[in-house]
Amino acid sequence: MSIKLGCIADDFTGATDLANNLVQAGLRVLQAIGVPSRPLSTDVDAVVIALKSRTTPSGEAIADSLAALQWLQAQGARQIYFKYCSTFDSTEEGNIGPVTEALMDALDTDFTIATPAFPDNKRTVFNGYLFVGDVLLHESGMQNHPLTPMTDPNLVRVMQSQCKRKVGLIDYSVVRQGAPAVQQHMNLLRSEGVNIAIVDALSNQDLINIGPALKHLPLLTAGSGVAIGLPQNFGIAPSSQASALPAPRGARAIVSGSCSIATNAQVAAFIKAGHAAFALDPEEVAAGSDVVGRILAQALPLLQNGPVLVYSTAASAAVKAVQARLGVAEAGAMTENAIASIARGLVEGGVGQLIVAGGETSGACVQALGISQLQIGSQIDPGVPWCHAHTTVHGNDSIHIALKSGNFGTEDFFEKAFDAARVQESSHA
Ligand SMILES: Nc1ncnc2c1ncn2[C@@H]1O[C@H](COP(=O)(O)OP(=O)(O)O)[C@@H](O)[C@H]1O
Ligand SMILES: O=C(O)[C@@H](O)C(=O)COP(=O)(O)O
Repeated sequence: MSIKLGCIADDFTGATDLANNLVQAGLRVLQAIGVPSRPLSTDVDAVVIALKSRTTPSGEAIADSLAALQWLQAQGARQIYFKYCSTFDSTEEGNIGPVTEALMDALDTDFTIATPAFPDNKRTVFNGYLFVGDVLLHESGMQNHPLTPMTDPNLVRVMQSQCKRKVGLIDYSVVRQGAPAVQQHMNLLRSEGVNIAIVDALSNQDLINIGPALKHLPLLTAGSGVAIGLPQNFGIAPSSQASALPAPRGARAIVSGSCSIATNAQVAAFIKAGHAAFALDPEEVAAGSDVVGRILAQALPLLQNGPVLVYSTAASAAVKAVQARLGVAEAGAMTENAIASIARGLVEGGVGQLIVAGGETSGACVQALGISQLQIGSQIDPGVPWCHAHTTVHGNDSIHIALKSGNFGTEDFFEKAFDAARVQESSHA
């Protein structure tokens, strides 16, 4: 069994986002949580390995990514895709640059591209500047991200600050001419000693147009958008046929550790609609009180009445105050662990349809639930599909789970997601 595309994603929501785009583009995809311990036993076109390497020390991120690469190569992957965030989330150290360069070394390649463009979610790149909706990255709210504040929208500058190799640009005047011009420009950049090129893209059509120019690159680095231009290179025709998941069952819950503007609005809308909701205060967790036990004791009896939300989601001023008192990494890890324990407790208590909001938060929750693989189902909003997974939770060994990236989804995302699951439930009845 040999795969066409081997993908390494730096977080778990990002991995389902990429898997979703590949499925939409017609590929058969398996999503693994961490590097699988065994060779592949299903016939698929692509494997996406989800790592939790976006904010770890770069040495750790490199080691994890190289282990993923080795496994993907052993499964015959013809091309490697390093997936990072469409808002280019990185710490000062990286990890986008250091991981890209380690993969280039391991693959012995002197050229790759870098583009987070994801037009379906309004992430576009023009003259190397990243826009989120109508504004530049550093005005989009991402400047206040709890772990990866993004203060510079110029991707050539950001990537160069993380890389030893020379970073250049394939700008829109080239991209709009299509694959042959992109190919020619890559050769020009190569001859000028550039090894990594940021690529402009404003629309899905741009990404589809540049696809053929990427065919022979051993390594691609990108958000999930570039995926839509790749199936043609493997002789696969686009088909938006996601595989049918088993019928959803069990109670419904949401856990949210994302503090993005989008998630804040989604949490507020869900509470306003009158659903049960419990706020988790990181400072209470830090003070040693049994916040997890208390919230579970209050939330579990309410599940029979409808979906329940548990959230640490807060506005940026509140997050900064907590971080000032507890430390950035400590506040993050402590909150993630508490939410992950709550997710496990909810699933033990009968939740079979779980939404997790936040990338790092999803990593912690998926690990706490003992999930090792995800089957990708239909898309709820761009970048977020329902998935099905086996868990190690006693009494609830399989669940439906949606990993919502912080900035994705409309304001009514939570209700919309459960409505979509309800439609699936009735179509199985
Ligand atoms: N109230 C809070 N105060 C401080 N940190 C928080 C709070 N709520 C969540 N966090 C942390 O903020 C980070 C949010 O990151 P993540 O889950 O990746 O969300 P997003 O997808 O929006 O980036 C996590 O580490 C989470 O534990
Ligand atoms: O590319 C994206 O924007 C997402 O797939 C992603 O990686 C989001 O990360 P979080 O915002 O941390 O969930």
